[in-house]
Amino acid sequence: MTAEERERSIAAYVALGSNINNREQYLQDAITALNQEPGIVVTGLSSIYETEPVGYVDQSAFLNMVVQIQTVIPAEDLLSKLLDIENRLGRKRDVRWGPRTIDLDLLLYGDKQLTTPDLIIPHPRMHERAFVLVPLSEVLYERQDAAFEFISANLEKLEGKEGVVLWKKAQ
Ligand SMILES: Nc1ncnc2c1ncn2[C@@H]1O[C@H](COP(=O)(O)OP(=O)(O)OP(=O)(O)O)[C@@H](O)[C@H]1O
Ligand SMILES: Nc1nc2c(c(=O)[nH]1)N=C(CO)CN2
Repeated sequence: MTAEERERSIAAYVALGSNINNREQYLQDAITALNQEPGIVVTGLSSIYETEPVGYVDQSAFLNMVVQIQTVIPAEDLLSKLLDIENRLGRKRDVRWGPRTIDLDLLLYGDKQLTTPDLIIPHPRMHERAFVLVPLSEVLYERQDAAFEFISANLEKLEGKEGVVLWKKAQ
């Protein structure tokens, strides 16, 4: 990315999830693929968390994390790149919320709000998913801005709620 592009780039946050072997390798490959896209630089990584499956529970545990990027790619095109990377890494779509080699969700794109048939920003289910909010708050923490306040408030609401995942940091 050129200095001029960096100057006008937007901070975006992408959630990664994998629950088919080798989960850590899929996360790594997705991060590498993101960083190799022209117009995207990876600028921050959360820890990797091992999480119990939420929603469709009859599947193996996930590894989840959140990546911060700077990008000059418009949001709709960025989503296409994410879907393209999922496909390249062998993602099959059969069971909704079912097992996946890699899932890439666009959480936030600057302060943009958008609702189209293919893309909703902020991601409509992020505020109810501890497996997203915990790693997101980790990468947002340094900024201590409005987004961080919002995420922390939602996280507090989730605490102690029945059925919410048990957390442990993956080894
Ligand atoms: N912010 C977003 N990030 C990613 N996909 C989105 C977003 N908003 C809408 N979508 C749409 O959701 C579609 C389905 O995505 P996907 O198959 O990854 O869903 P899922 O991960 O199984 O479930 P969930 O959407 O609850 O995370 C995508 O093809 C995309 O068009
Ligand atoms: N723990 C966990 N559970 C899930 C996940 C995920 O990434 N982590 N993704 C889902 C579909 O978006 C459904 N359930």
